[in-house]
Amino acid sequence: MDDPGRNVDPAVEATAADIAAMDVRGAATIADAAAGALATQADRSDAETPAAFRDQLREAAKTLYETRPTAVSLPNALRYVLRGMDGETVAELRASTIARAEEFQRDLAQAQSTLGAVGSNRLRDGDVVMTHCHSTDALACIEAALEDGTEIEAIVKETRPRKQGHITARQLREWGVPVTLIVDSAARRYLDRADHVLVGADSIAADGSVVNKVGTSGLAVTARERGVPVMVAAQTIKLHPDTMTGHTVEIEMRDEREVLADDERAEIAADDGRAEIAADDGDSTDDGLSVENPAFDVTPPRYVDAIVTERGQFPPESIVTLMRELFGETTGEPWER
Ligand SMILES: O=P(O)(O)OC[C@H]1O[C@H](OP(=O)(O)O)[C@H](O)[C@@H]1O
Repeated sequence: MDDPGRNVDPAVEATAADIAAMDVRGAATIADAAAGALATQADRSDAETPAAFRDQLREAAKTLYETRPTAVSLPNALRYVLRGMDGETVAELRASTIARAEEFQRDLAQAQSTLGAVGSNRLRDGDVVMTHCHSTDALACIEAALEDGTEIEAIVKETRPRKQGHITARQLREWGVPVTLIVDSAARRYLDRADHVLVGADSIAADGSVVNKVGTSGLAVTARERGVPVMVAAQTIKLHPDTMTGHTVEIEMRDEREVLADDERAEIAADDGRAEIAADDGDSTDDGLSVENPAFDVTPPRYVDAIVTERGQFPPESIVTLMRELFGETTGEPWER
């Protein structure tokens, strides 16, 4: 804890850095890591008073919260753990926080396996499933179907720019599922062979909109045109409570170098000489070329056939009922009680 202003354990800083760099990624995995980091903070806290302990945990939560803005599983996890921080002494606070974080991690794993069993009921023997990105919730549905003896094939979208489709393909091959890997722009052509589109979610809004990896909305619209049902696998920790009070979900904009490396940019921007002029000005970014890299997009509920959760399957328009039941009407920042 070198920085007295921050007062956060280095292990928490390291987890936050891993989430920001996407070395730890995927909404459920991020939530699990964040809960684990709060437990570590509690375990290693050098606070001498209950107030100092609570401050440290809130600071740790803020550090983790500031990493990525779109997956609501992160603030939902932080809020859940901090609400379990209870006791009159530092020792009691420490024990309750660690127990709450461990409970959260257990429930998360259990929810995913329950969700998988629900989702697997939608899959029939011989079905072909098209996937986008890498979602552990979506894969849980396939895993449960395979465990029931259902044969599944997969068409896996590569998912530019970070190619999380490769992670999906590797997992499916480990399970013995035949995989056809395609570039994202080939999706419409291959939907003719698909029986389902199966994706995960980073956040689900109160109106049933699904916020997921960029490219999901285009895929869903095309799937509707082709008559292929779209199934979203999302534990209830992906439900975004703030959207019940009119807030929108922030879409993360990531570094343009994920799309265009510096050497590629130099080749494109060199032509009209503006890059050199800009370089002379000392402003290397003013080369007349802008790159945008949104990590997520929003799929309207009318393109989604079912949201599969550990509480059962829902039409997207009715998800708000579940959201109210689980979160009530209002929430604050994760570190507010
Ligand atoms: O929680 P699970 O289902 O594992 O993943 C949910 C979603 O998280 C991922 O985001 P990123 O790769 O972290 O940007 C994808 O968008 C994926 O659909």
